[in-house]
Amino acid sequence: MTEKSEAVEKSSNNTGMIEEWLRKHRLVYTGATRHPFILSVRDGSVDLSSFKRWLGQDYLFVKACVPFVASVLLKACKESDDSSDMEVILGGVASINDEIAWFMKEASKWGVPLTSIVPQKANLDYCRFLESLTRSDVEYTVAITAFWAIEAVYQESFAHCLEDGSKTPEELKETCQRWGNEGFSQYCHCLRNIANRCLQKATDDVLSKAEEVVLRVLEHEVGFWNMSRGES
Ligand SMILES: Cc1ncc(CNC=O)c(N)n1
Repeated sequence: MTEKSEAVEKSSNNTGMIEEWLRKHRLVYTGATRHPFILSVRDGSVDLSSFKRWLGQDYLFVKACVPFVASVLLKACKESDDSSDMEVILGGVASINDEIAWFMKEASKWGVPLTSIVPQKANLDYCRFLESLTRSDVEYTVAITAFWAIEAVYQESFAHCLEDGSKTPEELKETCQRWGNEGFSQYCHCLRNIANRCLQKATDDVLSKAEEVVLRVLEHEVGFWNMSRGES
């Protein structure tokens, strides 16, 4: 078995803390991954002005993710006992780098002027939350769990728009592919695997902080979709 398929394989056991939380908070999770914005992409009824608003705001969000992901990488260097975490997180850095370039290309395709976008409240709130997680007193376990949740919501949401029976408009399929593709799904599984391993060794105090952070991420994701629909 190759190293990569082994990492994917390891993550397929369904007994970790993350799976337990997903069961416990199923409705909240579904609220973030099956939001009306995503359902409207999936059934083709999405309002293009909403899509463009999402595109511009998400470009700003992804740029704000860079220091957060860098802080997760730094914590992994200092606190992780498994050197393969670094490879997975570096993969995340690479994917954010590609995303920023993709947003610029996509924005020009849709005529969205990226230089004049003003971040809206839900976006600012989410970015401020990310910034709070970069602090050095936030444990690696808490930060990597948040990172998993952030990536998993996009993966699950956009993959849903590509499933059989979806009526996603042709011109939006590339966007859905960006986060809905198999490689991104495997990367999210690797993040979940890392988070589960850390959570297994965590104290009750860190466990409750990590659970709280997952719920906050899900709330911010719902706020972000709402904002994209022009509802905030
Ligand atoms: C609001 C939001 N949440 C998660 C992601 C996916 N992670 C990085 O790209 C994203 N682009 N935007």
